Amino acid sequence: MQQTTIAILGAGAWGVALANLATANNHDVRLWSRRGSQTLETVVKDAQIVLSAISMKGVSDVASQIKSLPLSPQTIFVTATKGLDPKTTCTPSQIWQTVFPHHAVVVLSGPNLSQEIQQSLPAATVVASNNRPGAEFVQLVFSSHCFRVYTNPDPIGVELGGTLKNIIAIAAGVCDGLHLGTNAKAALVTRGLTEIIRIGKSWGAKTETFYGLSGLGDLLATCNSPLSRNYQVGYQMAAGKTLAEILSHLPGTAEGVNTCQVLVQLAKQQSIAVPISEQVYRLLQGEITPRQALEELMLRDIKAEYN
Ligand SMILES: NC(=O)C1=CN([C@@H]2O[C@H](COP(=O)(O)OP(=O)(O)OC[C@H]3O[C@@H](n4cnc5c(N)ncnc54)[C@H](OP(=O)(O)O)[C@@H]3O)[C@@H](O)[C@H]2O)C=CC1
Ligand SMILES: O=C(CO)COP(=O)(O)O
Repeated sequence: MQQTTIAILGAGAWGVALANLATANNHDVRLWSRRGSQTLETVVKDAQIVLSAISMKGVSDVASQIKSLPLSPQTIFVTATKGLDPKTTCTPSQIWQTVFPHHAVVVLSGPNLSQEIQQSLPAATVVASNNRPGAEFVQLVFSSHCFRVYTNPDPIGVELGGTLKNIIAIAAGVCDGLHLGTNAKAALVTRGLTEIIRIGKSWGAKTETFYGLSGLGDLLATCNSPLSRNYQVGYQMAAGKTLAEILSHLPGTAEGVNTCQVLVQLAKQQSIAVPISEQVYRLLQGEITPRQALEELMLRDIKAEYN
C-alpha cells in the first residue's frame, strides 16, 4: 500500500510499540507525547490517521486540544486506550466520536502485550468501527507478517472486551498470587467472561464479539502473563502489598484500577450483577483482604450457570 502519514499520540509502552509496527511497514510515523519537543499541531498536521495510545486520564483533554487544530475531514481517528472515563463513564471511542462527529473512529484492541510486540513475536488484533472503509484502511496500515489485524463491525463490543478484561486480570493475579490452582483460575476467567458479556450486552455490544480476540483472547493473555500490569496489581496484592506501594513501582498504567471503580458504580445504577468486579473493587479500596474476596465469591448463593 501507499505510504500513510500517522500521528501516534502517547509515547508510552503501547504508543511506541504501535509506532514501530507502522514504521516497519514503511509509513511516515510521528510520535507525540506531552513531554516531547514537537507540538500537537505539528504532529497531527496532514495526518491521515491520528492514533491515540494515551492513558484514559488524558484522552478527553488531548481530544479537546486537537479539536481546535486544522485537520483534513478524511482523517481517521484510531483509539487504542483500554479504559472508562471516570467523569462521563464514556469509552475512549465515544469521547473521540463526540469531539469529532464527522470523522471515522476505529477501535484497536486485542491480546497485545506490548513487550512481546516489541520483540516481533506473532500477535493478532482487531480494528472495529461503524465505518467499514476506515477499519479496512487501518487494517492494511498495521498488518504485517508478525501482526495479524482483523476487522469487526462492533466497536463498543471490541472496546469493552479490551477494557473490562483488565478487572478480571487483577482478579487472576490475586488467584495466582494466592496459589489457588488451575481449576480456580479457569472458573474465575470463565465467570469473568460471563460478567463481561452481561455488561456488554446491556450496553449494546454483540455477545459473539466477547468470544473473539478482544474479549476471550485478551483475557487469556492478561490473566496468564506476568507482563500484564493489571495482573501484577492483583498478584502483588495477594503478596500483601498495598495498592499505593504497587502503583508506585509499576512500569506504566494499570487501567483496571480506575475502570473497576467506574464499572461498579455504573453496574449498581443499572442493577447489573458484577460479583467479581465488586470484590476486586472492595479489595482495591482496602475494604477486604484477598482471602476475604475469595470467600465472598465462593459463598455466594448457589444458582444456575446461565439465567
Ligand atoms: N502496554 C500494553 O501492552 C498495552 C496497553 N494498552 C492501553 O494503552 C494505553 C496506554 O498504555 P501504555 O502505553 O502501556 O501506558 P504508559 O503508562 O506506558 O503510557 C501512557 C501514555 O499516556 C500518556 N498520558 C498519560 N496521561 C496523559 C495526559 N493527561 N495527557 C497526555 N498524555 C498523557 C503518557 O504520557 P507521559 O509519558 O508524558 O506521562 C504516556 O505517553 C492504556 O489505556 C492501556 O490499557 C493497550 C494494549 C496494550
Ligand atoms: O491490554 C494489554 C494486553 O492486551 C496490556 O495489559 P496490561 O495493561 O495489564 O499490561
